[in-house]
Amino acid sequence: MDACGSPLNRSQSLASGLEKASPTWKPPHSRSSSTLSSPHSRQLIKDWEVIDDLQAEVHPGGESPHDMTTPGICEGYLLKRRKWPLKGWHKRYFVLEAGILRYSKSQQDVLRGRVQGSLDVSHAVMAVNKKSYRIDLDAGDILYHMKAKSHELFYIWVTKLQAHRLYKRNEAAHIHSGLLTALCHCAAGGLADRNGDLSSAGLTDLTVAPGDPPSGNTAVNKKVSAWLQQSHQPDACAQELNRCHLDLSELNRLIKSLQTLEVGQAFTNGDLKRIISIQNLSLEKPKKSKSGKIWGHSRTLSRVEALGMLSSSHLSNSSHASVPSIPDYVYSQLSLPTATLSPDSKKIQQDICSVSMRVLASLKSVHETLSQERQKLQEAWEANNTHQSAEPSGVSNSSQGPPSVTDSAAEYFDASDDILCGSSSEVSDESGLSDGSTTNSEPEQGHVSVTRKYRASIPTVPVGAAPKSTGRRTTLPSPCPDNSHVGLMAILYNNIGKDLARVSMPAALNEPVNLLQRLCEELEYSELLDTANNTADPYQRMVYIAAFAISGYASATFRNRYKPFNPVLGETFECTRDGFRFISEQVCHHPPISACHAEADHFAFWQDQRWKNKFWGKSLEILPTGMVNVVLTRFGDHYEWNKVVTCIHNVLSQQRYLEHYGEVTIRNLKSNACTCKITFVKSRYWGSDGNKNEVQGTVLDQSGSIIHRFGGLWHEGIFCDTLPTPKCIWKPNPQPKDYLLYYGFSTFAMELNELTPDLEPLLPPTDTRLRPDQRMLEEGKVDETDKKKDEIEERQRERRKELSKMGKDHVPRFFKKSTDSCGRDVWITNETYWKLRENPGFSRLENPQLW
Ligand SMILES: CC(C)CCC[C@@H](C)[C@H]1CC[C@H]2[C@@H]3CC=C4C[C@@H](O)CC[C@]4(C)[C@H]3CC[C@]12C
Repeated sequence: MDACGSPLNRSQSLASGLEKASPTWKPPHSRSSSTLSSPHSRQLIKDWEVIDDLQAEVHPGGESPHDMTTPGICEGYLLKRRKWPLKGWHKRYFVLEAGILRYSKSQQDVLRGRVQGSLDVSHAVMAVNKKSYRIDLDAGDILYHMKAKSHELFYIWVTKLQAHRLYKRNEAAHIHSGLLTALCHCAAGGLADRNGDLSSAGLTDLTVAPGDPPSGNTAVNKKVSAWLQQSHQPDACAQELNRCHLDLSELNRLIKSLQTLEVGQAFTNGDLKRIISIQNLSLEKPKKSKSGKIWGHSRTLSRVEALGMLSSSHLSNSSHASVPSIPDYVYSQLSLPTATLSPDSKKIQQDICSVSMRVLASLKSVHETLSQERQKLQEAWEANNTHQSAEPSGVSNSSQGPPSVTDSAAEYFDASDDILCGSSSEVSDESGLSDGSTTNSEPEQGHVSVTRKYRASIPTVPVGAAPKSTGRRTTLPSPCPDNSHVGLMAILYNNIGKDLARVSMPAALNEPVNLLQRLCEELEYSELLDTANNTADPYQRMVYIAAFAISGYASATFRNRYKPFNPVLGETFECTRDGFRFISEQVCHHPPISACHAEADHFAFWQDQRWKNKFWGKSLEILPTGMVNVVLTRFGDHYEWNKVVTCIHNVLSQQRYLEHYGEVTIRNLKSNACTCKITFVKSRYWGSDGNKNEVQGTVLDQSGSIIHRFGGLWHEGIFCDTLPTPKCIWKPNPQPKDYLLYYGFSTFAMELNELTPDLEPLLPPTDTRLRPDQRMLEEGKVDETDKKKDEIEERQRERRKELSKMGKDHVPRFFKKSTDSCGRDVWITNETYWKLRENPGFSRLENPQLW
């Protein structure tokens, strides 16, 4: 997997990059400092440098003249890392124009306007490796890994990319100041003037007065204008936008007065240091707290600096460098503490805040209206399309036997035959990352079409009724804390290369379930395994197993703001419900491994969860390495599958969201009659939900022919069209009321940490439900949680020290090490938990005291 370099460590190695700077070329603005590299980072990766050229020409207040000359277009072939096979590269034609990097398969495709992906280079973290001619761009949503063929090409591209990044940045600044100026004029000129401005900009054409005749005479035009006439929403939108306009002028005025008040008081380095320390970024080696813990661990800000985040001149006492030259993402983490402001400024700031909220509310309402209108249009368009198209090919296909391998899933679901997708033979069998392209040799339109069909099918399919009431709690004792103020940058950058599971974070970032409990969440839809066990046909059975494998990812939908607690070594969790009983245990600390086992009448389920992290600057990828296992009682089938990559996009900002991508292969170790491939499609376009969260799968027979196809969205449901009765085979349960106030938990998740009186005496004291810090967080006592968590972690460290003094290894209590059919190390149950629980009962046994 790491053949192509280690992104996490890439950032760490900036300093070493400089030390070994090639005499031939050094990026002009690369941030690197020879004093800052640790021997560790030097060892881990060499040669990667993060380019922070963006700060070079960003001038405070926009006074300095920006060079607004558009840099020349740069185009040509580069190698681009393939999506799934991390190893492979393919040749792609790239065009860099006006700060936007686009790519296509070939130059001809560019001419035909067939673009496969595009990225705004000014928004990306850019890292280069001059030895291997590699250029990585991480824009948070999109990640490109590119490679030039020669040193010359590499040099040209890097130089051009830098020029375009600066250009785009300056352009944005220019537009921004232009907008402000325009707003000033607007405020002076009043509403009438503004309308004049709009019409002179040609915008009046967009509004159709109720009595006006439609501008064109085609049927479509008539429909659209009829629709526009019916719809009063656009008017409301226009009004809302006018309001917004006024508010923006007001904002502009407020900002100006704030600037006047604070003139000459731009941040000094002293301010910056203060802000940084408030945000838990440390400038000096932090002193150890009593418990020995420091948020973000004991690295220094100079590490961040070494990562290209801050230049040393910003921090040196002699320099008066001002904040605006610090890259945006640092700003986003560093907000001016109100304590340093004068009362007048404070008042203005509050006003700014409330006007901003109004603007936000207006824009939200406009957005909502427009989304509704778009939906209406889309429905109208779809209705039109369905009307015109022939019978869905899926229906005819299934009556004529299984579809052929070369049919793409998209074609299958889509009636139109002009949509072409790559054959599934092009789909690699490796999961991995991670660029703007998609899997099946970058299929086009078709994916969106599958999703639409799936969505259209949902209302007619009566599945996914509200979960049966379990008589258990449906909410938590206390709502989740707001954690938007916690500076994540320092924590993440200071823990680069570490497993996220081992990084201790402030309690405000935690959710009151831990990773052992999250493992149990993968069983929320275990009824799919019951159905599989009751399905005689092996291919159909596989469809249900696949649906189960996908359903395990659904809980991630609303869960990107908080991190599960890290279990301590030896911590356990049990859960009995819906006919299964589940146990999990933290079996290893380094690397962290959580093992679990569930058994029911119809199935057994087990896995040990471990993963690697890759941090690319804006996104964090989680690459699980363990396999999931299911055995069905009736048939003795033993299914085994891998997990896909989970990416936390924009991990440092509040725009964070999760995406799963990669390919899952399900094998039945008892028989090779049938296998299943599931692709979690990587979303192609930023902000578009066209193919967001899309999943496609096929069940193949021994000869590789496709027997079943299914598709849908991992957060919304899966539809299988090739079953005797085409149907929705899985749909997530509806979320409980006010779920956003409660960490985005599902009803299932709410119940996990519930401690009922009947259960308490039966649990071993190592059970997560008895863990005091997690309980405190659940009750909303965040500060107390922090203290308790410190204590528990410290106790764990002490136990480890003692063990290693005695030269002993930790021995898990309920799991044992074994090897699977492929010779991989796995942790499986030692079958003692439930026996001991029953007899003599944990209260009569000697148990480890973990807290
Ligand atoms: C910095 C903090 C606040 C960001 C939040 C991090 C959260 C979203 C991260 C931390 C650990 C992550 C989990 C780690 C491991 C897995 C197993 C994988 O097979 C599915 C995703 C899943 C379940 C991850 C989901 C996202 C996750 C919960």
